[in-house]
Amino acid sequence: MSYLTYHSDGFLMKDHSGVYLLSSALLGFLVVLVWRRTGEPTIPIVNSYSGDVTLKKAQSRFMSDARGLIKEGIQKFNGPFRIITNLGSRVILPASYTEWLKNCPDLDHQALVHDQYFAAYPGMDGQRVVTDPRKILINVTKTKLNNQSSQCGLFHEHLTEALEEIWTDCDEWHTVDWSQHAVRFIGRMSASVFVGPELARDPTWQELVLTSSMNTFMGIRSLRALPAFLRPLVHWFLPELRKCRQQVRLARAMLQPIFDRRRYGQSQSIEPGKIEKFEDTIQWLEETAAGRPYDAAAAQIAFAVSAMHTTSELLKQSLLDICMHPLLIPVLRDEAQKAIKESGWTTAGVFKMQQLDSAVKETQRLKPGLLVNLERKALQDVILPNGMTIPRGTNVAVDASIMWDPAIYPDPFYYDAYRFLRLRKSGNTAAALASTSPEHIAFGIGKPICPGRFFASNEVKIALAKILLTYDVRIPEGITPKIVEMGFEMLSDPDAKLEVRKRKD
Ligand code: HEM
Repeated sequence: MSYLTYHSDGFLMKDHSGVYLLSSALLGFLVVLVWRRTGEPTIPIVNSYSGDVTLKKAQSRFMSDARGLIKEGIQKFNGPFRIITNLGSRVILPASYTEWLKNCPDLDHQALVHDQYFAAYPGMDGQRVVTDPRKILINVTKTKLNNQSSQCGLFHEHLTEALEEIWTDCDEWHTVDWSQHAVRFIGRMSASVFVGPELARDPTWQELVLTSSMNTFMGIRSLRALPAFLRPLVHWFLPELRKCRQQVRLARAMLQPIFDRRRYGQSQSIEPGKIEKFEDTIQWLEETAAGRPYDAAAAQIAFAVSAMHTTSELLKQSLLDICMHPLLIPVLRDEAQKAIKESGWTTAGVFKMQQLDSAVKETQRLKPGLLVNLERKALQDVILPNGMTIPRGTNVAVDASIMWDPAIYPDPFYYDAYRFLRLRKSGNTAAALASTSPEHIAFGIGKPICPGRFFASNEVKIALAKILLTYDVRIPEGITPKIVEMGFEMLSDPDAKLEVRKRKD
């Protein structure tokens, strides 16, 4: 808009002030809009570098030194700050916000998983099931999986078979690929409950379970490496995503005959009471869905992805820590032997292994899966406890370094396998492995707290007790396993080897 006006110097000129006024207002509006969308001006960035227009430097520092960035952010800003990651910017909240976050209804875990783990993409069907608002899989995990009495017996039976196959009866010291084998042991034990003994023993299914979680994580990493605008097209051509789509098809093909057999068996039963009952997630998903449509194959991929990487990482690192403190081994053996003698390979038996519980929790404290946890997405604009606002759509996470805070854990970087046992004996109810607290958030906290934590704890404890009772185990001389950090991820040594020999009875 412009209009003619008579200027004081006598010339008739065009007056553009309205245009300027309107443009400024529009610009201001856009600035506010962008600010509201990203929260950028209000929350400081720790890895912002002048001239780093493409954010390459910021992302490279994030990938190589996220721990250093978090430390720097805490020291510099003494409150929330942002880190530019390879997937946009992430607001890091101080640990003192944990209780507040737990009770904030507008910060959601599932929305974050849906976006950051690409649940909408074909091949990522497992993530779609985990983030399904009907929560069929989550309810199965909470109500059925955690109440299964035969679980520990099944874990033990399948691990025994896997150990015989993979580590054999050889009573001479020999080197094993611990990094690979821990994943296989967890895959086999988990499958015994997820899909029942028949499929758990099937080598094709075992391979599918192992590769599906690996391919999914590789697929997520390769999608993250792409600029957002390319993802909707390029995902079709990424080899990792192609593998993910293939594995969903394979899972479907392998589960179908089982469904057919079970349904046929039920339709043939004349007496309803005589219907064969199966104690696995195939059955429980069917019961919990109660006629609602759901994707049974994707649900199995979801179980594998949720359980495999996280649990095998915990098993891997726990045994490495135990081997690095060999005086612990006879103590843990004695405890396990006594517990099994009294209660067998049952939940009660595993509960009695409290020294082992403490050792595993200490490993998890020193090496949780991530340097930050409690990842949430803001469903609305949210006012933080310090008065700052984060706009709708912002992704947040809580700094996990409270787990290494000397005020809470004296000598925090020292592996003290007795630490949580002492706390437990002093009446601290959060000191058990499957418990969480604002000071130990490896299994999360609040509504989305990991529903598989009891399952994972039993599994890891049984694996460690069985291995220690059956084998002598040591780290090859001259080798110190290293923890690898990549972005927020903390991974146990991917090349970890062990030397083992079957113990004489
Ligand atoms: C050591 C092993 C495991 C670790 C460290 C772990 C850790 C976590 C964490 C940190 C969360 C998010 C919690 C939050 O943000 O507050 C989570 C959620 C979840 N976990 Fe686990 N997990 C493990 C094993 C398992 C297993 C074995 C299963 C399944 C049997 C499982 C199923 C799930 C599911 C379904 C969710 C999503 C819950 C929701 O969105 O409400 N996890 N886990």
